[in-house]
Amino acid sequence: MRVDIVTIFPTFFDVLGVSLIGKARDRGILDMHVHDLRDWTHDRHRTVDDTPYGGGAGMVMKPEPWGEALDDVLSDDAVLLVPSPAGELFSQPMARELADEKHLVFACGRYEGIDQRVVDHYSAGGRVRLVSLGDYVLNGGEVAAMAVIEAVSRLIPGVVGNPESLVEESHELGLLEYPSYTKPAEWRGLEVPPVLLSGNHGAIAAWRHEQSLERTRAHRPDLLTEPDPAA
Ligand SMILES: Nc1cc(-c2ccc3ccn(Cc4ccc(CN5CCCCC5)cc4)c3c2)n[nH]1
Repeated sequence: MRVDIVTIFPTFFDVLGVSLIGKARDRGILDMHVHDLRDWTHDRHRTVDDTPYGGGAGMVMKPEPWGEALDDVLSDDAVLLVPSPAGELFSQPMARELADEKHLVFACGRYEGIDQRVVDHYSAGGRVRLVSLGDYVLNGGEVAAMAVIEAVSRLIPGVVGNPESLVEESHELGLLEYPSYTKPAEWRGLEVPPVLLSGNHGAIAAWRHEQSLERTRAHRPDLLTEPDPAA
């Protein structure tokens, strides 16, 4: 998979060279490129923003630099991902969909966002998805892009050491994950649940499923309600 990121803070993504993603990159599983949006400006101040039509606080990112940058970076195979508070909520199913793509391009906005005509222009020609991390406002798209890149790339064969660990994850089965333990068997007076030391794999699986249900009921009851077919 190829991943391109366009941002006014390209050094923000230096960390990607460190983690698992860095290893996948070195092994040629992931081909990642970061671009500075200002490379597509032509004025002395490398301007990327201006005041909003209709008034309002802050600045909006100009369409011209984005158009020139995305024309250079997009390919026919690409999905253009635009982090936005107004986007569809990112989820594990969406991560699985994106992991099958050949080319992801992230347009990371700043200020109060990107001129809407950029999304409109590219929506006409290809696949564009606005993606939200959740119902809170970040200062820009970079953190969201980083989260999406990590969630997607770890699903690509060869990126994560043990592919089995991808199966029993939170949200992979629609429930929150069960609690995990390792040595020592007793720590600060706290013991490991005896069933986990029993060697009875059936009982362990049943206990883990019950723990997942309990946690989901407590922290994410929304995951347990069936979607209303009439909705
Ligand atoms: N899940 C999630 C993703 C983001 C995200 C993603 C991308 C960008 C680019 C810029 N920002 C900052 C920002 C966006 C919006 C506002 C409010 N809005 C402005 C226009 C008029 C109406 C009100 C304020 C600041 C971003 C924020 N935040 N949270």
